[in-house]
Amino acid sequence: MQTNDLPPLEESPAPKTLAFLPFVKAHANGNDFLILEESVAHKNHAALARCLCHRTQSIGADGIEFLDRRPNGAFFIRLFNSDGSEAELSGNGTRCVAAWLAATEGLQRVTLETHGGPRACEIVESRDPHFLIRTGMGLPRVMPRTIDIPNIGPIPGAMVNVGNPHFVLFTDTPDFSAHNLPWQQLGALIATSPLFPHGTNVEFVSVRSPEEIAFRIYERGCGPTTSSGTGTCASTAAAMTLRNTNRTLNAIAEGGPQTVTWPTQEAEMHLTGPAEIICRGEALGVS
Ligand SMILES: N[C@@H](CCC[C@H](N)C(=O)O)C(=O)O
Repeated sequence: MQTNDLPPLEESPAPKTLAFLPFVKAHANGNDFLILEESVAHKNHAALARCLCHRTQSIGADGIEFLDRRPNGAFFIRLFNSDGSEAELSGNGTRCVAAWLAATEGLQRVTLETHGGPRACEIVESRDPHFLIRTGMGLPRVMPRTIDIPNIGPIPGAMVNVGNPHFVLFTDTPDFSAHNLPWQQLGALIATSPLFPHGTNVEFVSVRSPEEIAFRIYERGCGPTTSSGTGTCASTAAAMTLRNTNRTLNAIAEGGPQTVTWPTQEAEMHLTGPAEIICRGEALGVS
């Protein structure tokens, strides 16, 4: 074929412009989040979460908190999991945003509105970029329930709502396996079971003493994580209600401990845990 036999070049698509998306990265006991201003999202929240949370092809995180600064001075945060699904809220992600507002705007107390309700955060200790934060986590609802998972059988536990949904089951095994399955495998089956049309987070809880639980977390929209704020609240609420533990509990996940107080079923639960700002930067996007 001679060169002049080549087919005409296709018209090249309109040139795309590179967009620089400012982000902050923070974590709470290894449960990591990107914080983006709502104004950069342009209704692409889900796609941004899937893209920027990718662990090898992008920055990597368990989710993105989009921070919407409302004209009346209020803050609303929307949480998107790494798979692009939107959740009502994250306990750890909320603390990460509070830490960022403390670091940059000196806010010692801030209420962050979420789809799971308002969460009031108070800075308890501050060694920037490390913060210890106490958050009002609302009123947990614990409903004992035995679920049936095909090929496994009945699994006793509790559905716990702390603004978002959890299924908590108790196990005494040293590796948190249950019903002869590794917790990661059983967690995936329960999290995606049709019994939970909106999906569920799953916690595997071992009661160590009246003052302490240890647990593992399989997160909806994300998979195993080293920590979860709402998972800590759900696990302790189930342990207090169904295992009669103390109403102040040390809850130890893979990434470290958090403390929960829940004086009575009618009182608000409070969660105290760390948050650390890791870095800020600009992600490259194409628009
Ligand atoms: N890690 C979070 C929970 C994030 C939301 C969860 N995956 C869901 O879909 O409900 C936490 O710290 O609470």
